[in-house]
Amino acid sequence: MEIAIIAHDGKKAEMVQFLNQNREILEHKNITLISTGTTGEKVSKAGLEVNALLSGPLGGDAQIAARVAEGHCHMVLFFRDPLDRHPHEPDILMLMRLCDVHNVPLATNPATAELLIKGL
Ligand SMILES: O=C(CO)COP(=O)(O)O
Repeated sequence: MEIAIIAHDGKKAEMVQFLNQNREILEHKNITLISTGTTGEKVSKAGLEVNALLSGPLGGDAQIAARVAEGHCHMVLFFRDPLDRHPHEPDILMLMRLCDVHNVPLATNPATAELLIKGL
C-alpha cells in the first residue's frame, strides 16, 4: 500500500513526530511512503524510508495527484498550514479534489491522520 505524506513548512516537525509515533504500524502493514521533496528530506533524516518526489512548489503535489488519479497512491496525509500562503495553491486544490474524485482517504491534520492510520 502506498501512502503519500506531505507537510507544509510549519507542520514538518509534526509530520516527523507523527510518523515516529506510528512507525510500527507503518512497518507491519508494509507501507511504501512517497512524499513531496522537502518533507521527504526531513522524514528520511529521521530514519524512515521514503521516496521523495519534487518539492511542493515545483510540482510535488501535482506528481502525487497524478499517482492518486492513476490508482497508485491509496492514502494521502497532508499536514497543511492554513495560516501560511502557498504559491502553488492550485496544485494543492487539485490534489485534494482528485482524492475526492477517486475516493482516496485524505487527512489534512494530525488528528485525522491518526484515525486513518489506526484504521489500517
Ligand atoms: O508545499 C508542499 C505541499 O503543498 C510541501 O512541499 P515540500 O515537502 O517540498 O516542502
